[in-house]
Amino acid sequence: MVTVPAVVTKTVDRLTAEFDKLSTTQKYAVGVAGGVASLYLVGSLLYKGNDKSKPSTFELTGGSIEASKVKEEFDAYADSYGKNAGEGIVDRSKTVHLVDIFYSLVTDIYEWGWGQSFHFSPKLPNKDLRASEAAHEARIAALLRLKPGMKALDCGCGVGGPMRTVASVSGAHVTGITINQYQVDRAKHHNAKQGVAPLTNVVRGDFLNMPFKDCTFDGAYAIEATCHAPKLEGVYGEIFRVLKPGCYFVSYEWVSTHKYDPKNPEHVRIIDEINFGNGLPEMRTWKEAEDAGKNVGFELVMSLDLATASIVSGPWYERLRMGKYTHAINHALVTAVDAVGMAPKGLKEVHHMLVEVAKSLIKGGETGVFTPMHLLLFQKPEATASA
Ligand SMILES: C=C(CC[C@@H](C)[C@H]1CC[C@H]2C3=CC[C@H]4[C@H](C)[C@@H](O)CC[C@]4(C)[C@H]3CC[C@]12C)C(C)C
Ligand SMILES: C[S@@+](CC[C@H](N)C(=O)[O-])C[C@H]1O[C@@H](n2cnc3c(N)ncnc32)[C@H](O)[C@@H]1O
Repeated sequence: MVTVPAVVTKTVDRLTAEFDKLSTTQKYAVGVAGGVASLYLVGSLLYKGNDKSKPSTFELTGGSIEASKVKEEFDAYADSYGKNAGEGIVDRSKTVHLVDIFYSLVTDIYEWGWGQSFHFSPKLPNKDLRASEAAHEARIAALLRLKPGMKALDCGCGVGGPMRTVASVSGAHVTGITINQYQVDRAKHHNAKQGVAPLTNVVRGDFLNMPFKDCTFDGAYAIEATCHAPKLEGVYGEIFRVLKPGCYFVSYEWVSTHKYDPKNPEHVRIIDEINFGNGLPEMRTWKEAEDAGKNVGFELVMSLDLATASIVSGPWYERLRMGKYTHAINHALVTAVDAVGMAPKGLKEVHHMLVEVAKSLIKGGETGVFTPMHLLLFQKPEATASA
């Protein structure tokens, strides 16, 4: 037998008594409001918007992780972060595996609540979010001077939102690499559906040890992805190896800015929270990122924080700030689906982590201690020993 807690029965009795006191018109209004709220809830659970490829609330999965293992994998992920300030992932040798787990846990939620491009963008005047996002991606094709017949590498390609823009605006062929098999499947599905398959390829692999021959690509880029590497030199060195001499590599890096003070506990806390909610082993400074590129042999062509480069673009974190009520509604939806046993156990906790990290990212943006878009443009010299 199910025992209903006293607090619930008391609340129901009180509400019924209050409802009885209402006039017929008021009762009618309450009925209509209740009906509209229920329709809104059911609609939100099923709604996919214009994008029919996007999962509905009922379709959220744990990516490549079996539904029964989601909770256990999330707990293991959470436990891998140290409790000390500034510690990040304690055992850095496990980073790549943990990042793979992280993306199985979040990929459906990202597509459901954000879209197919897993990055931020400055909001351009008189342009909506999608146009601003596409412009941020198209800048890459321009900086790499891509054109038809060329081969580009998308290092950490997610489900391929940027790859589809870069290939379609430039006509170049783009190969994406991601550590997560579920993302490979999603990216291929979208590429085929959007008619971009002939200009793209997606492979599962570790960007620290890529399955490509030396000097394969005419250009390479990484959008908000190399921050996951246990050591930046590891991934930059691999990109250097697979690029042809004279070609360019551009990255939008997640870094702490010159405003970050490692002695300020509030700054350290914000960065720790960002690391935890985004699968980062640690946060690098913009200077460390510049140096990592130079250390592997690149020449630095441009270094610029796009978050502050323009005084007319809107802040990258505005989309998160505007979405904070949606995040709360989304959490109610995920909680509801979890309660009726239609979401993998543990997905509610993953969603909670994202609700929290959204707040930390906003704090990182408002204080200016963090940027997800420090642009670094590197060139592989024409003549190198390994070329
Ligand atoms: C580059 C990375 C990912 C950047 C962003 C794409 C994601 C960072 C935080 C994510 C989100 C936060 C809140 C979620 C919300 C609670 C949920 O209901 C819907 C999805 C979110 C909006 C989600 C979407 C993607 C992010 C903005 C990292 C990982 C290096
Ligand atoms: C935040 S997502 C960005 C995805 C994509 N660049 C975009 O903007 O939509 C980071 C990506 O880096 C990939 N990644 C992280 N570590 C990786 C590794 N060691 N090898 C390959 N891909 C990795 C993740 O799988 C994910 O696809």
